[in-house]
Amino acid sequence: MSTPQLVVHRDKELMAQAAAARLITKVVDAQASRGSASVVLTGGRNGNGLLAALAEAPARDAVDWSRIDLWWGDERYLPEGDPERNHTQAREALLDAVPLDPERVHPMPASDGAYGADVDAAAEAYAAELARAAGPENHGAVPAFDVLLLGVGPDTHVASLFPELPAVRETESPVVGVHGAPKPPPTRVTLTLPAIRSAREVWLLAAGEDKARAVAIALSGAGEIQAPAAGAYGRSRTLWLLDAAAASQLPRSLYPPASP
Ligand SMILES: O=C1O[C@H](COP(=O)(O)O)[C@@H](O)[C@H](O)[C@H]1O
Repeated sequence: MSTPQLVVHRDKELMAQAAAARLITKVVDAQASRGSASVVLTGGRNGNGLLAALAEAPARDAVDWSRIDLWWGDERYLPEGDPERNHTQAREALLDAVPLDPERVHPMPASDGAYGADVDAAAEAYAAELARAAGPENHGAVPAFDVLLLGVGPDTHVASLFPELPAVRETESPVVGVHGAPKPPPTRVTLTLPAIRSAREVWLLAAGEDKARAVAIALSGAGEIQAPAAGAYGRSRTLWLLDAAAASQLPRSLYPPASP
């Protein structure tokens, strides 16, 4: 488990731009040292803000987009192309504008696909896809993700791991179906905490005053069942990327030096 590091930016625009620059550097470094990079995308306002900032960054051309594997941390279980799907939103923000290898883009299943209404079967299928991509050198049944992005919800949820729901208690499967999520839509697919923790780096994104309480709770010793964001960490790094509003309720002792 890596100890959380916090970086606080002036506002959400700067946070998105700085996170995008950080991600470009991380991907370029991974491609230089291992030949390719593996990134897990998040949905939500901050995740899409990062992707939109990346689309605008001139340095995006430093990335070899054909040598990147893209996975998702969660998905809203809706028909393909639905505007509320995280995959659709990521395509609009960035993915349609860069020359990805379609074989290396791994969206979670849609509700009008092979598994129909059976979200648990859809989750199993995604777990199988992850297992096929995991090499023997990887820890467990998922590939060694270089960076796993998570937007933090105002209720401390990350991916589709909501407080107290069964998915956040899952210790075996890397992917599960979610029924009855408090945020619409109620049916979702999500990576579990063990899968999230297998990533080399986990970056949690939170901007805006509506996230301030969640950030303070998750970083002040809350349990992961009550505050799922508290249980999200990477093997070598856990980075909380915040704006000043989201950091505003942090205890002074946690507030990083040299912050706005
Ligand atoms: O529904 C979701 O919400 C969270 C957070 O979204 P935000 O808009 O409050 O930033 C996101 O992390 C998750 O991927 C998504 O499915």
